[in-house]
Amino acid sequence: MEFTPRALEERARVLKEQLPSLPVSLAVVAGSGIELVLPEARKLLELAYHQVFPFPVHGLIGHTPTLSFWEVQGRGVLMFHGRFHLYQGYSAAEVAAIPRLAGLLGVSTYILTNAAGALVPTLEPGSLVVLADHLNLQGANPLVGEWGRWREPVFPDMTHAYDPDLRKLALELARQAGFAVQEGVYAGVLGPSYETPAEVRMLAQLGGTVVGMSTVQEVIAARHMGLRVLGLSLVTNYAAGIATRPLSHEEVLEAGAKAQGKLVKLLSELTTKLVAA
Ligand SMILES: O=P(O)(O)O[C@H]1O[C@H](CO)[C@@H](O)[C@H]1O
Ligand SMILES: Nc1nc2[nH]cnc2c(=O)[nH]1
Repeated sequence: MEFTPRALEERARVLKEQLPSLPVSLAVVAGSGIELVLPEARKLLELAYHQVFPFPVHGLIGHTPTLSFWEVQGRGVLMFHGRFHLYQGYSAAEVAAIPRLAGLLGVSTYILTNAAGALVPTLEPGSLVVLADHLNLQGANPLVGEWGRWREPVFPDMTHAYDPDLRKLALELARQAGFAVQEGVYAGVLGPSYETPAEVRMLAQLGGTVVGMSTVQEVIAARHMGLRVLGLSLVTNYAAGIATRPLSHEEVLEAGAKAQGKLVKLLSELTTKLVAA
């Protein structure tokens, strides 16, 4: 059955009745190998993705696909543990379901994290990149067809896709914590094969800083919903040709798990600041 805006709206209505009755302001999405928690907050609820999304959920590698609900200073924070990728066979509309659902549940700020490969040799694995922009090289857009007509604007502006104030705040907090961090451009490719070395050189020449197979569809849909977006890439590896050994998803998951403490700390501080604002 086709996944329609009506189906998502109906699911959001049902979820609103199930979720604790706190105003939600923030949603966070965890990337590959990244287990996110909010150490200073209370987790009030956890739902499996098949209870959350009105389409069949299958095979999310490196994720326990759940939505958790946290209380921070009397407000709700949604955490999506796992995302949908085009290369898994999900449609662009399904990939974009996370930010759209978050928006329907009342969220105004959407923070996404991802595991990504470094396109430049100066960006070491383990470091963080605050996304300033992206290249959508996935040959898809979540606004094609009826989802684009679902709400205004039909032609969303993407000049400030990644919110300038949130970028500044994230950079400041990461630097204060002593993390290696810089701003960069996310090159979003389809996957699931990793790049060839020639493709990595091309992506770097196009202006990419990191490369991954997610993020761009979500960001387009989030902006269409009017959400403020912050994107954080955890560099898990050097991209092909810069790396001295072959790439594997296991390595990505391992590196994600090793460095996730940084994201947990940064997100915890960001959440406290944003919820209080
Ligand atoms: O972007 P996330 O979901 O963090 O995952 C990244 O890691 C996987 C490849 O190892 C791809 O899915 C890529 O996009
Ligand atoms: N496409 C792509 N996705 C990734 N996710 C984590 N590392 C990589 C990478 O090197 N390339």
